[in-house]
Amino acid sequence: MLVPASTAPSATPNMPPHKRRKPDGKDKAVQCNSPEDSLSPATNSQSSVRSGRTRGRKGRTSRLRAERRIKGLEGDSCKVESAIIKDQEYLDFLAWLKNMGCPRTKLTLAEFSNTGRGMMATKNIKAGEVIVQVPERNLVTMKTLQSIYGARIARYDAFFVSSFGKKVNSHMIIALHIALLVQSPEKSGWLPYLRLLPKKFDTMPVRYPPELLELLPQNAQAHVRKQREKIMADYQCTMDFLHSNNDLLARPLEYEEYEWAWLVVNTRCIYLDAKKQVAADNIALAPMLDFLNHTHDAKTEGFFCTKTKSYQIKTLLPYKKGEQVFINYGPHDNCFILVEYGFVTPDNPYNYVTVDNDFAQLSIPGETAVAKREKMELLDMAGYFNDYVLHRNDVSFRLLVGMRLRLINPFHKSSVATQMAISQWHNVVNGELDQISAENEQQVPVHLERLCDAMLADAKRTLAILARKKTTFPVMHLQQVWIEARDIVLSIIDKIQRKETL
Ligand SMILES: C[S@@+](CC[C@H](N)C(=O)[O-])C[C@H]1O[C@@H](n2cnc3c(N)ncnc32)[C@H](O)[C@@H]1O
Repeated sequence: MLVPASTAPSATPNMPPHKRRKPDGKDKAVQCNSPEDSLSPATNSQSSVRSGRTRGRKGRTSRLRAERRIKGLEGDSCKVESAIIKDQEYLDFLAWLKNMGCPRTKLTLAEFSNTGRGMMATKNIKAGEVIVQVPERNLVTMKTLQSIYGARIARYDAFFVSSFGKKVNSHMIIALHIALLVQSPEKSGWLPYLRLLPKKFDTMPVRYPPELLELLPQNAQAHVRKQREKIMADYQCTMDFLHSNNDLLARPLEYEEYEWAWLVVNTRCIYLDAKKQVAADNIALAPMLDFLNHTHDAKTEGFFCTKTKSYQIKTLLPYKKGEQVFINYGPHDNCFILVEYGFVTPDNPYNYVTVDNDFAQLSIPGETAVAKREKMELLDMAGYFNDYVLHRNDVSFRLLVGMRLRLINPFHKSSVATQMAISQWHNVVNGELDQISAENEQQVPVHLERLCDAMLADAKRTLAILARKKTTFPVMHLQQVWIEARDIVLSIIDKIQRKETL
């Protein structure tokens, strides 16, 4: 879901300064002829890897340069290229919007070399201006769908509440609605919008082939598994619903069709109330607004205006004519953005590395298997099991908590000395004590560095595998997240070696 709220600190729209090339390696701005062409959400990383053919056998300088490009760090001299999209499909969409009562905007659809298709300012836009207004009748929400499907949804909702104790989720119903519109596009009245929707979602990890999926960081793999389970569960419920509402279908609804519609909702819907980030009755598909791309430093406000009866986005930053206008989907790291939206952004300040597996696998001298299991149980009971992360400049408190406990050795739960150490550990966790013991505290950075070394080896191994793969957008996205992970780990190792406070 997109959260067009003002979350970002900086006042500069993100215009990463270099080119993307299409996967065929052609070095020119991409002309968008069809939604399929425009579908490949790209980071500015993409050109370089294409053209740079980043391989292990390249020299160090060339490899580092390619990596700098992947991360969006290279070449302030390289301008973002853009091409306005004015094909018949877009003109039909504009006519459709006008018909639906959408006011004209200072935005037009364009293809950008750094992000793929997005919205360009056709005139200068001042800070505080409303950039998009979507009339209520053009929003696809649970409320509007109730007026279309009425009693059908109410009946199913009642069945759902009685069977599962919860209401039908709006993500599932909006996805079904989109899938039904696509089955009979001419009849739907929404054809001009439907024609502009992405044709496929191949850059979404949930669509990755297994050999790429296993190259995602562990936490992202878990995120994808949950997403897949959710899509499958929603498909099952949808099939249940259709069982008694078969007349809605023009043909049987295949899983792939439903998955596509579900991903349309996932990547394009907004929360009407950004403070209430739960889907129930709070999400909406808002044609036109959903062509705005994300950057972490966009500052916007999204709200429903009761006077104009429309959902509006106000930018708090100015834009110059010709620039891409962005919204901010929320304060997310690149792994999250990749799994939820299928792209990554350069210089994302929210990036972090999860080291749960490395923590579990870390061997501590003198720690028996029984002691390790008991410590994990203790961590679980205290609410500190897993979610151990490294940021660029620090490690999470949870990881320090876990490491201090792991470093209580010898550890015999029945012994008085161990019980005393555990009680001191609790006091450190609660902030009543600074350390369990001087020795325990000294050991923390030593073993954190060992953990970082393991993570670093993981990152290097995965990058080496990726460097041997054919360059595609998913491969480049994976390269970027692993380079970022590696660099975060390196910066923590550096801090440890400089004996800085973590
Ligand atoms: C709400 S849509 C935005 C419009 C979309 N680019 C289009 O052409 O229809 C969200 C999708 O846009 C793409 N996207 C958004 N922000 C992006 C960015 N900064 N870089 C690359 N792709 C981006 C991703 O594919 C994402 O799933």
